[in-house]
Amino acid sequence: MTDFIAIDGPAGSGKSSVSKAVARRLGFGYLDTGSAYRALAWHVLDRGADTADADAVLSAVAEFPVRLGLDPDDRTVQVGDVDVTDAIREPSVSGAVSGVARVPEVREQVNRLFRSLVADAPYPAVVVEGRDITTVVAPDAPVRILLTAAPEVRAARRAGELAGENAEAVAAALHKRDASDSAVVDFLNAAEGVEVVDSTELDFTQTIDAVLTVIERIRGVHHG
Ligand SMILES: Nc1ncnc2c1ncn2[C@@H]1O[C@H](COP(=O)(O)OP(=O)(O)O)[C@@H](O)[C@H]1O
Ligand SMILES: Nc1ccn([C@@H]2O[C@H](COP(=O)(O)OP(=O)(O)O)[C@@H](O)[C@H]2O)c(=O)n1
Repeated sequence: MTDFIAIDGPAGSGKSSVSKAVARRLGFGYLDTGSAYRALAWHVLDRGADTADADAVLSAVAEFPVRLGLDPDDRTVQVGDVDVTDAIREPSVSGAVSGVARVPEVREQVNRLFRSLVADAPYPAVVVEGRDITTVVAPDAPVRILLTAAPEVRAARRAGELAGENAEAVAAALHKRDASDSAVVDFLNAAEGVEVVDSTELDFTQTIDAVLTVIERIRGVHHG
């Protein structure tokens, strides 16, 4: 059985970049669950529908041929034959994604996909990151981590990635998305048994090491 290494946290806390680096280091797979929600939001918008309309979202998810891989060095996401890897990071998709994520049937469908991808994975473990992995998708995972950072630090990191976008607008959009998302699942407080890694005062390498240390302690593997 492939193990889940479950990592949750708010936007810009470092989940994707840190999880990917940890997976590479340990020879594990990597699953970015947010990319499935983003791909669905892209799909709804591509159909000319409104992501705030739950019925439109439900009809889009009924025909949602998403393709996600587990290779930490390949973050390609496809919907049917369309490569949406870059399009799903656009502010228009970020602004719409919370609408699809709050529909319970959507969550159930993508969670089934995540569990089957991990079950069939050609890796001893998969680092799975998102918002509800430690609590809903894999509450029995041997390793469960909440990766946090202060809101202003997260906003600055995300603004640094979106060069050309106005930093204040990026921060406002990120906080708005966190507020909508946290009404659906709680990823700001650690559930019982979940380890907190706060990266506010840590640089990228120190954050990777902090996560590796938690995994090492629980799984007894050593990263040297
Ligand atoms: N501890 C850290 N210190 C500085 N920058 C970081 C740290 N962790 C992540 N980053 C950077 O912050 C940005 C946001 O990280 P990302 O992994 O996309 O977060 P999330 O997936 O939680 O939204 C990326 O550019 C990443 O390289
Ligand atoms: N497990 C998850 C992962 C993402 N999501 C949703 O998907 C969106 C995009 O997630 P993401 O992880 O790509 O976002 P960032 O943290 O990278 O900005 C979030 O804003 C949530 O609305 C979710 O509801 N549950």
